[in-house]
Amino acid sequence: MSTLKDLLANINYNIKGRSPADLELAGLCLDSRQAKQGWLFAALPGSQVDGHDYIEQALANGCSAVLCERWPQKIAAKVCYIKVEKVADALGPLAANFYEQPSQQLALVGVTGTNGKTSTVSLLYRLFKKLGHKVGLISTIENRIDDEVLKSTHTTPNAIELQALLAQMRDAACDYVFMEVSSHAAEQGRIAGAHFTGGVFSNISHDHLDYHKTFKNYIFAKKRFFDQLPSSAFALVNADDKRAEVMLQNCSAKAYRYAQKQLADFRFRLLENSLSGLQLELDGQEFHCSLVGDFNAYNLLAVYATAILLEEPKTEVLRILSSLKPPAGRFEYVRIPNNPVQAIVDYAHTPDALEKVLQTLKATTSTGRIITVVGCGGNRDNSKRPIMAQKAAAYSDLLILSSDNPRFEEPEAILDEMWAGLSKAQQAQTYRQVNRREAIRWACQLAQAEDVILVAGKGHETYQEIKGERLPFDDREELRQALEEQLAKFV
Ligand SMILES: CC(=O)N[C@H]1[C@@H](OP(=O)(O)OP(=O)(O)OC[C@H]2O[C@@H](n3ccc(=O)[nH]c3=O)[C@H](O)[C@@H]2O)O[C@H](CO)[C@@H](O)[C@@H]1O[C@H](C)C(=O)N[C@@H](C)C(=O)N[C@H](CCC(=O)O)C(=O)O
Ligand SMILES: Nc1ncnc2c1ncn2[C@@H]1O[C@H](COP(=O)(O)OP(=O)(O)OP(=O)(O)O)[C@@H](O)[C@H]1O
Ligand SMILES: N[C@H](CCC[C@H](N)C(=O)O)C(=O)O
Ligand SMILES: [Mg+2]
Repeated sequence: MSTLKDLLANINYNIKGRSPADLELAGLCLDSRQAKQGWLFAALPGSQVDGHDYIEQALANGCSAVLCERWPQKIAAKVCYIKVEKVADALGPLAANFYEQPSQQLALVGVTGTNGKTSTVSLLYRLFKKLGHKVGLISTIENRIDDEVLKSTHTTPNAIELQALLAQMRDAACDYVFMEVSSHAAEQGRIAGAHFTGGVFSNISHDHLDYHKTFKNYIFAKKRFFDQLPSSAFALVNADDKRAEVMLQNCSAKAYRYAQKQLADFRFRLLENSLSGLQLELDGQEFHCSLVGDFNAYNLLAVYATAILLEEPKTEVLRILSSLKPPAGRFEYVRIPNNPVQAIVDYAHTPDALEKVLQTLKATTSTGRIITVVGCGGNRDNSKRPIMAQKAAAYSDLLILSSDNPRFEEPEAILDEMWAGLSKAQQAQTYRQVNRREAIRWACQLAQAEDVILVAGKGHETYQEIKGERLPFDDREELRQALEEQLAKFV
């Protein structure tokens, strides 16, 4: 087994306390409450508190090493203190060493972008499974070690959990791992130390300004992922997004572009976009699948291009791709027998996603009305709230503003901020109902036979987070029940 000194091989550090040369770690943690005998505690300065304030607690729980950015006042002789410039940058490489470089032993592909990450990695996972590989998946909805499903708490796990998960995937003989790289993860060094075979950029639009403060910072957080790709990797970017070239500016990986609107290495042409699916010319081949919306054509093209760059056979890739379904809560239809109303649950929680989904509905719904139920999450970017309401009003015939996950905010106050994005005329035609169950019920009561209901923002989520509590709540279940209650209308 490696000593702590071995694990620090590629890291710049200073030492106090006991020597790392004869110290073998039993585990790693960044939460003092999870610390155990013989573990290393990484003291991360966070957004709420500073991990340095919890060093004593970690030691009381038996830790024998501490990774920190400044020396604690008390140095215990039996503990090894390692001081580095930034714990967030050192922790990933240390964790990768601890787990014996799992990402060097499989092909890891990361997908970043404001929207489309889960869709893309889920499609890649299913495609590569059907191509006969053992595959790992790291995503917002779930993590998978081939067929084994594990709960996901974040879109991208922290550096320790990520390396531990990759090690499990390596041990299960996975050849490929497809993972989402959130901007928070890139910024917080959660992916430091991971060796990528490829990186994909889907798009960037308004989100997370509560955390990144400016759009420029948000762009640079995503760019950090491309800056750290090795020269052996590929970097595949959506050239129709005007920030694609920024991603490539300091990237040493081999660049490839995909696009609809301009010349690129991989292209699609939209032949037909209807509520029953997409008809495309994909890389010169006629192609059909049941995924809806031109945004999904971009996701499919990114998946196809990734598979080709990983040297999978083109005909087989297209054949399998055309049979794939979207992941849970992404343009998911909810239908019940004898109720002709079309209802769709979608995870659109950004202005761009909401606009794209509604544009698709507008383009594919000829006779009926579009009825939208949408809210915005609490304790998240509040500058997107008026814009999301504006987009929803612009494309909907009937709009009901409701709660998403209010978290610790007042639901009515969130609605006020959304409301402010509407013109007086739009306000006069918009309903407000903070109770999401009631809002969905209203939508179903209002719907006539040809109408389409969109319930946006929560997608696959099976809870609603209110004042720190996660209460069971599933848009799809709520819709089913409310559509059921309305059956009498159609007999
Ligand atoms: C804003 C953000 O990303 N926060 C993440 C961050 O927390 P933080 O900086 O606030 O941590 P903190 O509470 O200040 O604590 C600092 C350090 O002290 C430690 N601590 C704290 C208390 C204690 O008793 N003992 C102790 O050791 C903590 O473990 C932590 O290491 O580091 C924590 C540990 O890794 C994460 O759990 C936490 O995610 C929070 C829960 C979160 O909600 N994050 C979301 C916004 C997020 O990351 N989302 C992206 C997806 C976004 C998207 O693409 O849509 C994701 O990748 O999931
Ligand atoms: N390529 C795309 N461009 C724009 N919007 C998209 C795209 N793909 C999906 N969407 C929209 O964004 C929503 C979220 O999609 P998805 O879950 O794939 O994104 P994500 O990037 O994983 O989101 P998160 O940051 O929450 O993890 C979808 O429900 C759909 O409305
Ligand atoms: N990854 C996103 C998900 C948002 C989903 C939406 N339902 C909300 O709760 O705001 C976030 O944490 O900001
Ligand atoms: Mg996701």
